[in-house]
Parts: sequence; C-alpha cells; structure tokens
Amino acid sequence: MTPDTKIKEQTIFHHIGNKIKTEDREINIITRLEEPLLVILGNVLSDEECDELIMLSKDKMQRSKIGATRDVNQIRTSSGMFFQENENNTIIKIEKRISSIMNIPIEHGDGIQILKYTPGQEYKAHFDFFSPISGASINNRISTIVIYLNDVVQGGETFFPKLNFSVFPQKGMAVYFEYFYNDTELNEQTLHGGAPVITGEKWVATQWMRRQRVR
Ligand SMILES: O=C(O)CCC(=O)C(=O)O
Ligand SMILES: [Fe+2]
Repeated sequence: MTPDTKIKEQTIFHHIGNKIKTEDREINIITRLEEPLLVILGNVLSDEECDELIMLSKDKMQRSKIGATRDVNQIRTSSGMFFQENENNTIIKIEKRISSIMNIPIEHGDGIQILKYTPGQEYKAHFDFFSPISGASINNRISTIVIYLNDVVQGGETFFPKLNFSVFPQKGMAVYFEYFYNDTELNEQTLHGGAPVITGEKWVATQWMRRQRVR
C-alpha cells in the first residue's frame, strides 16, 4: 500500500439505498457524508410521536448537566431530562426504532434524552465521546442520533464546524453520526453543537450509544 492509499474504515451504520425499513416505520435516508459517516434522516418520528415526547417530558425538564462531573455550566444552557428504559409504550417503540436505525442494541444506549432550548440557549461545540483520560471512556460513546421534535422558527441548527456543515431542525427528521474510527482525526471531525435559538423553541431527542452495554 502506498502512503496515500487510504482504506475506508468500517462503519456501524450498515444501511444502503434510500430507505431503512424498521419494524413499524420506513425511514428516509436523505443525505450522507461518508467519512466521518453523517446521515440526515427523514420520517424518523411521526408528528404525533414528536408531540407526545414533548408532552411527556415538559414537566420534568431540568437545567442540563454536562460531562462526568454533571456540572451545570455555560457549554450547554438548555434544559433536559432522560427517559428510563421501557418507561412507557411510546418510549419502548421509539427505542426499538432508534436501535434498528443505529444498528446497536438499545442496551448500549444512555437512554433517550429530551433537550429544550429557548431563545438564546445553545449547546456549544463539543464531542459526544469522552476524552481518553476520563474514566467514562472505558465504555466510550460511539454514535449519536439527534431527532428534531419541532420546527424551529429561527436559529438552533446543529452545526459541525470542522465539516462546515449545518442541519436545520425539521420536525420528525434527524441527524446521525458516528465516531468509532481508529483514526482519531476522523472522530474529532464530529465536533458539533446546537446554535443559539433565535426565535421560537427547539426540542430534540438524543440517543448516545456506547461501545458496550450499559444496562
Ligand atoms: O441540539 C442539538 O442540535 C445538538 C444536541 C447534541 O449535540 C447532543 O445532544 O449531544
Ligand atoms: Fe452532542
């Protein structure tokens, strides 16, 4: 192999073509970037499912914590909550669907997290994986899906500064990306954040997957 021959690394997301057929819903693959693998998905949740997730979480939202120390800080100013695994039938159904999209058993998931941003709130650029010096990196995260639960009037894009790429929230759609590469540089290209909301609210459901099961 010559030094400039680069072999494409193995990916987790195995779907090909423009559809993912899950048990109960056909998901649309709209756009994909190959390395790092980043996919925009349509029709992930119905309008009713989005509304239900917001309804089920809205009285339980707390100021978001971050990292292993779970400190409140300025990196993430949104509020959020986690659903327990199998918390109710909607969660069971959605977790199953997320698991088939991400091609990882749901037991590897940190749980569905709902985040709510009001105007001015944001999630500054960050990695979803833990730094190798952190204890949590023993069972590190490998992939993420962020599902948009509403249309945001203005602002709130999920931005990837190293890829010069932004995703505008649309109800029921999602962005998926993975960072399970041997090549650290590829993982680091998944740096991303949620831009400040300017007008309206932004609601998302996030699932972070780990290398090994956590439940
Ligand atoms: O709100 C967003 O657009 C991004 C959320 C995010 O980065 C996360 O939950 O890890
Ligand atoms: Fe993130």
